Amino acid sequence: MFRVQNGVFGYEREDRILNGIDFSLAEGKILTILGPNGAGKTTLLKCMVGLLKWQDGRSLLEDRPVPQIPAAEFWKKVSYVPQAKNFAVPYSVREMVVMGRAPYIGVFSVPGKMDYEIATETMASLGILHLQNKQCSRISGGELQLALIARALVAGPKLVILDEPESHLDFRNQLLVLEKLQWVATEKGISCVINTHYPENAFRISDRTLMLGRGKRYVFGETREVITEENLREFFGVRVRILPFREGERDFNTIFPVELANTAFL
Ligand SMILES: Nc1ncnc2c1ncn2[C@@H]1O[C@H](COP(=O)(O)OP(=O)(O)OP(=O)(O)O)[C@@H](O)[C@H]1O
Repeated sequence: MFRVQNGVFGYEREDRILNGIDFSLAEGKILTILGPNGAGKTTLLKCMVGLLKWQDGRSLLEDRPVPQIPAAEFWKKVSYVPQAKNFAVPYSVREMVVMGRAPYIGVFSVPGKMDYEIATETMASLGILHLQNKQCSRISGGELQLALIARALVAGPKLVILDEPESHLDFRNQLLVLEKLQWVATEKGISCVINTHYPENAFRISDRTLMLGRGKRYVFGETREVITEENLREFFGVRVRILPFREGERDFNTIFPVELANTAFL
């Protein structure tokens, strides 16, 4: 449903950060993007949705080149969730969530009954309805992240793109946000692209992973083929052990950092 073909980008023309990026994401699947600080993860998200312009190559949504899709139509199908830490608005959770209906509301109009009903339903499905009258500046980081996800969902998107949704959250809230995102993908059939700093989280919820390194290198594929001891050593400069274990019916992986590794690229 979404793909990037030969994506090339650099803030300075001669100094490219992204080179020849190719990947695709099917409906209802989760893609995580991993990589060290400064590798270009946020830049990739911005290029994907057209906030930055690819210098070569293109993004396609449902087989249509993104620049050819009218903005009003595009933002009904794609929602972008920024990092919660940069997000301080003087609104109640309910007002903030209903703003996600903007692509359906005329420039000179205000949200109607139906918009509020959709917002209420979405907050309830994410378990945050009890917060609806609280100010966004007075809720916890985890609650704010769920409110931002609710705001993204009220437009009824086919693709949600999230920039580090579980950063700055405690252990439990990380799990809560990850489980809600899995629910969004599997129950609602919405595809998700998630920037994360946590390989274990990527292992836990993603179908595909794109690991981005400095110096224009990347690997893309099935998560368990991309998150390997070799790739983590090469891309992050850390020697890790990946330790699989089974709990009930489910398989998990612990990724344990053993020591810094010397690599030519870092
Ligand atoms: N507006 C800009 N103009 C010039 N260079 C930029 C701009 N934004 C980012 N960069 C540079 O591009 C590179 C990639 O930045 P980006 O924010 O995409 O990395 P990232 O992988 O998301 O990093 P982090 O994990 O630290 O959030 C960095 O070297 C950064 O300094």
